[in-house]
Amino acid sequence: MTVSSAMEPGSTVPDGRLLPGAAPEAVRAERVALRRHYLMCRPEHFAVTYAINPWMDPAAGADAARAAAQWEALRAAYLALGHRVSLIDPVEGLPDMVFAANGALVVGGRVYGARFAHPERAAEGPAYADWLRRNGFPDVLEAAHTNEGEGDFLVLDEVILAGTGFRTDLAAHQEAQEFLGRPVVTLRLVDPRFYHLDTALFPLGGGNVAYYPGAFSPGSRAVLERLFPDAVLAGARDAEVLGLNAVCDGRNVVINAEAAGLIGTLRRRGYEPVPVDLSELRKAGGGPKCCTLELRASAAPDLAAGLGTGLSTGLGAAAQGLS
Ligand SMILES: CN(C)C(=N)NCCC[C@H](N)C(=O)O
Repeated sequence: MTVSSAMEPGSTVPDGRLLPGAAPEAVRAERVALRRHYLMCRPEHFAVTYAINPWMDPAAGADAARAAAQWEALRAAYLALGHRVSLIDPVEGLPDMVFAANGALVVGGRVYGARFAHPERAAEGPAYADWLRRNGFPDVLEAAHTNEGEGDFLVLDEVILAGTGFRTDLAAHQEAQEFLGRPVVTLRLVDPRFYHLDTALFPLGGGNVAYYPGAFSPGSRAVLERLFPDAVLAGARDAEVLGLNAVCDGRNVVINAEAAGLIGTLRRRGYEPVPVDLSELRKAGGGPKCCTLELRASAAPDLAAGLGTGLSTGLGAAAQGLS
């Protein structure tokens, strides 16, 4: 669970496969980026019209055009990194639908459907489930328990980390474990600003994570220390700009640009930060990860191959811009 230093010669990717086409020497000093498939939703109907988290202020609103430009830049960053991005049509009347991460949890080709805590977002669950059914993911479980998809479930190689305390019910952790056949580790969130697990923690690949300890109960902090003694720890300043709401492909970390301290730490630890500005979407309580649902196919591969030779060299590398 603690692989996190630069990979050694002849290393395998986290699921045990040898990197395709990468010479062992080339692997030594590099972290490994694996090609991902993401689902995103254009913020066509984005607005702050209700308040269901402490970041939202309907009186202040948000600038829809600015949010759209920031979202386009996020999508462009994924494409430039060589990832695949699919799009779901936004639905009028669902201003938070841009936060695709909350729409479902997709692991090994199976879909654990979202059941939202707040009525304002309830219709998003079926909308995402329908899209997934029609686009190669027919095995969808309509959850019996409240859960907000990848907002509160984060997938590592061996386990799924699951948040509870504000949105996702404890019972959903059990339900997801039974359906997906992966061990689910419960973590309790205690600060309402960090109401989803993905506001306080993100997987780095190689079985390691970055997190903000202040968002967790004492018992959950102890669990995190035990599971991830080599974790990247973030401070309050970085957490307060949603710096933990980041997306890592094993090497590149797409992260809010204001999280300067965390960006520096990640760079020192051998990752390649890709800063983005999502300040307008933050007015609804979201960041890069919230806008991004990972689609993990059944057979192979979360990513049959690495990027290019198996190693990404950062923005601009292996840009393929698929669908
Ligand atoms: C960063 N997070 C937590 C996300 N994954 N989603 C953002 C959801 C924002 C929405 N207004 C809400 O409060 O549900």
